[in-house]
This record gives sequence, structure tokens and C-alpha cells, in this order.
Amino acid sequence: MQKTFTYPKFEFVRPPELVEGRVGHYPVVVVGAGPVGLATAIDLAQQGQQVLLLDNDDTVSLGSRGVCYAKHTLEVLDRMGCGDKFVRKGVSWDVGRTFLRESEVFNFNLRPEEHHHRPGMINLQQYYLEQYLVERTDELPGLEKRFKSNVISAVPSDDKVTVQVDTPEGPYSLTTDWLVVADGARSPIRTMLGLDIEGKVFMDRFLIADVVMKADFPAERWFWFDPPFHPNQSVLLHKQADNVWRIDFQLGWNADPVEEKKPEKVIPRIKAMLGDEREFELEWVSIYTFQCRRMNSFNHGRVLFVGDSAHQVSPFGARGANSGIQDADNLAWKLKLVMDGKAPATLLDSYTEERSYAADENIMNSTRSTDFITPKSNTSRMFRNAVLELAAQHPFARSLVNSGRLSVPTWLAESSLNTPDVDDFAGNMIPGAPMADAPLQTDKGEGWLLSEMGNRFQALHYVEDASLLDANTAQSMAELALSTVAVEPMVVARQGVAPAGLKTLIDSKGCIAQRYDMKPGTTYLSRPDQHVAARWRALDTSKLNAAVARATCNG
Ligand SMILES: O=C(O)CCc1cccc(O)c1
Repeated sequence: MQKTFTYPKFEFVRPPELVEGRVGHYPVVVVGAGPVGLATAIDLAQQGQQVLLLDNDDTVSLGSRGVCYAKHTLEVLDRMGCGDKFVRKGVSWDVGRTFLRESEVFNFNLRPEEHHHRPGMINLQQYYLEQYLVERTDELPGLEKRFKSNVISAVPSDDKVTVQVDTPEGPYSLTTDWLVVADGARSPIRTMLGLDIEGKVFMDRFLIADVVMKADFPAERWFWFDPPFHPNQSVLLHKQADNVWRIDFQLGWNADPVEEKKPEKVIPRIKAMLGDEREFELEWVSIYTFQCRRMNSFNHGRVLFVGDSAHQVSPFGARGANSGIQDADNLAWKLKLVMDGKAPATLLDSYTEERSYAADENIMNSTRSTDFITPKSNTSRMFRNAVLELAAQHPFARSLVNSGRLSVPTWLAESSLNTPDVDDFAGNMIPGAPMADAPLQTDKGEGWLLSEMGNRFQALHYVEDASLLDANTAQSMAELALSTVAVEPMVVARQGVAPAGLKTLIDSKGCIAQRYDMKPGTTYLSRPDQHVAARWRALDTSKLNAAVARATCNG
């Protein structure tokens, strides 16, 4: 199996610890070169941080566990300098359809409005995601990768973490100021540290069949309840790159995972679905069960947990890898400020605060979908079936159909890092919101708001005509860039070029003003991870500086 992808092999290179027989010290070590570890290492290295990335394997993910990458994840990957590659190779889609038997009962569109750069979702095999992220790491000086390097012990103390690494040429030790753990759902490091992860296991089994076939089905998510080709169970279909199609068959808890993986069991299931005439080849087959659970805290002194090591959900809604990449997005800028001495270590508590809030939202959505797909009792099954029967005719029932609510970024509305609104605003770009994209023009031509945002604090100040910005305002904006935690000032305008060399973003289609409810004088403060931190109807740099202090725990 696996005919469409050639696995890269990453060589083991003897590290200086083994060559020179010494204990190396590193400012930050990331363990695990899956999507989340790679993203964290990239984000830190992009900010000029020296990073060591350790992985126990020498290639990318065997088979494709993750499939769907959401619009927001693509925007994060854009900020990490590699979004285009994913969108070029991936299959973009916006529409999902849910069927009961052979009839469509419900559909959704992930991109209900125009003028966004990225699609609602792309589907791309996890091995491509990892390969492209590895390629991005190759472009970043200061990011060292070590493959075939298995962490066998991690001992934290007040001022460092001591790590033992096993390799094909023997073990060695190193120390690090910060250890970022991205070693997956079973997280050996979590176990080594005796830390718990709590939640529930779902009593169901699913078969993943990735098949290669030429099919002209649309690039949409199709989900069936009780289809004639797989009665009383559910089936999910997604198109991936290279004409690979992901089919998930619900099997029930009593299915034998060894038997069900055999081609002689899998192929008839696929033929029942696609018909005898359609030619296909099996690419990858796997059986999975899942859990919804999370750690109580994601930061433990100098050890920080990201992705599946910290929290897990069912695949329905594609909230696993997408939320893991948002962990990286949330953690990297905070850790960098702490490492640079520009923020206290308490800023890392806000990583747990914000990302455990997100994990709870993901677990809640994932649990609801799973309960709908796998009802726990006869009563729940009767209710579920009644909802499905009613949904085709009655809109009220449609909203109760739940085959997975697809990943969207978390609105960090409750975060202690936000400065609450004191002025009136319409719309949803509230403090804590992930910033909405919008088309614009710069002196380089047409572009997108989010391409101008991120990796630093920024202040967006709106005027009608940038050339009429008064000298005092321009001067106070320019001074924002000189603070310890620098804020890049930018002017958003319908026309004109701002004085004093301030960057001007032309809101060519009026979408920025509309999406952010901007009026002349409106000022937004955004965080390095493209979340809104604060906003006012007029620029007051003392309020803005206080909001930066609050967003960095310097207040
Ligand atoms: O469409 C969905 O809800 C998720 C699709 C998915 C994600 C990860 C694995 C998998 O087999 C299916």
C-alpha cells in the first residue's frame, strides 16, 4: 500500500554531545516532529529563537491520520511562511452534505461570504503537511533537527530541564531552559512526569480506507447515516490530494480490528459503496477508536504541552490537528517574550488559560458529534433517528443533526489578556477574536489584511484619507515601535499615504471597515497570533500601552 507518496528519509547525524562527549545546553527543545511540534519550532525560529527539535523517527507520518485543515490553520501557516504550498497541493472545499440513507437532509457552507483569501478547508494527507513543514524548517537558521532521537527521560528543576536522548549511536544528555512536548496522544514525556490526562473513551470503532481512484464526485464532505451500502452505521467521504479519497466506515465496538483491516474485508465494503465497476486501489487502511480528554494544565514549570499530548478529541469536526496548530500559534510568541525577558513567566499561565478553554470547546463539540453518531442508549438512538427523519422537511430539526461541527478558531473572549471594550462596537471582532481577513491594497499591490498581520503586536488606526493624518497622531503612532514590547503602527484608510513613513493599508473594497466596524479614529491592538487584544474609538497611546502590558502580563 501507499503508492502515491514517496517517504523522505531524514538521516541521523551524530550530535556534538556524542562527538565531543559533553552535555549540551539549549534555550528551547521541542520534542516531536509531527505537525504541532514542527509548527511550534517554526514559529519560535521565525522570531529568531534558536530551537532544537527532536524526533524518534526518520520520516514523516506513516499513513494520513489528519486530513482536514481549516481556514484559520491555513492563515496560521501563512503567518509561518508556508501556507501557499498547502493550498496548492490540498483539495479546497467549503460545502458539506449530510445524507440519511440516500437523501440529503442538510448541507453547510464553511465560507458564506466573499473576499477571504483562504478556503473554508483544505484536505491534505498528513505526510504532505509534515513534509512541507520540514521543508519550511530547512529555511530557518537556528532551527536544528535531530531525527532518530528518542527522549527517554526528562527531569525538570527550577532553572532547567535535563533530557536524556537515545540514538542509534547510544544515549546522551542535554539541558534546556524550556521543553515543549509535542510527542502525541500517548505522550511518553507526560507519563515520565507522572501527569494525568482525563476524559472519556468512546465505545466505537471506525475503519479508515484511503483509496486511490479517479472519481468526479465534487470536492465536498459527504456524511451518510444508515446508507444502503453500510446499513445502520455511518460513512464519511473526503477527497484528498493525488486522487486519494478518505472513507471512514463506522464499525461498532464489537468489530474485530485485526479482521476488519484485511483487504478481503475492506474491499467489499468499498465496492458496496462505489459499485463493482469503479476501479480503485487501497492506499492505506487503519482502524481507530478515540477519546475526548485533556490535561488539567498545559504548562508545568519549564515543561509545556502542545497538541495531542495535552488534549484529544474524536476526528469528527477535524479539531485535533487544527487545535494543535493553534496551540503552537498561542504559545510561541508568549514563550519568546518570556525567554527574551520581556514578559514574566506568568504569561505562560495564559497559554493554559486560553488553550484549555479552546480544548474544552473542542471536546464539547466533538463529544456532541460523537454522541449523535454513536448514541449511547436506545432512547438516544430513537431521538437521533427521529431528528434525522424530520430534518429533510423541518428546519428546526436540521440544527440538531450533528455529524461533526468543523473546526473554527476559538474566540478567546474570556481571556485575562484582553482589555475589555469601553466603547460601542458592532460585529464580532471583539477582544479575543481571531482576526478576520479582508482584501486590501498596499504599495506592493493587492493583498490581504492577514498577510500584513502577526508575529508582533500591531496597532491599526483607521482614517478616511491617510495623507490627512495629523502630525501629532503620526508621531505618537511612530513612537509605539520604540517600546520594550514593540508595537508596529499601521494606518488603514480608504485612500492616501500616511506621513512619517507609517505603513498604509488601503481598504480598497471597504471590507476592513465593515468587518471591524471601523470609523475614523478607531484603533485596534492585535497580538502576534492575530487575535484582537483591545480596541477603542479614538487613539490614546497610554491606553494602548496599558493594553500591551495587560496582554503580556506586564501590567
Ligand atoms: O470531516 C470530518 O469531520 C473529519 C474528517 C476526518 C479527520 C481526521 C481523520 C478522519 O479519518 C476523518
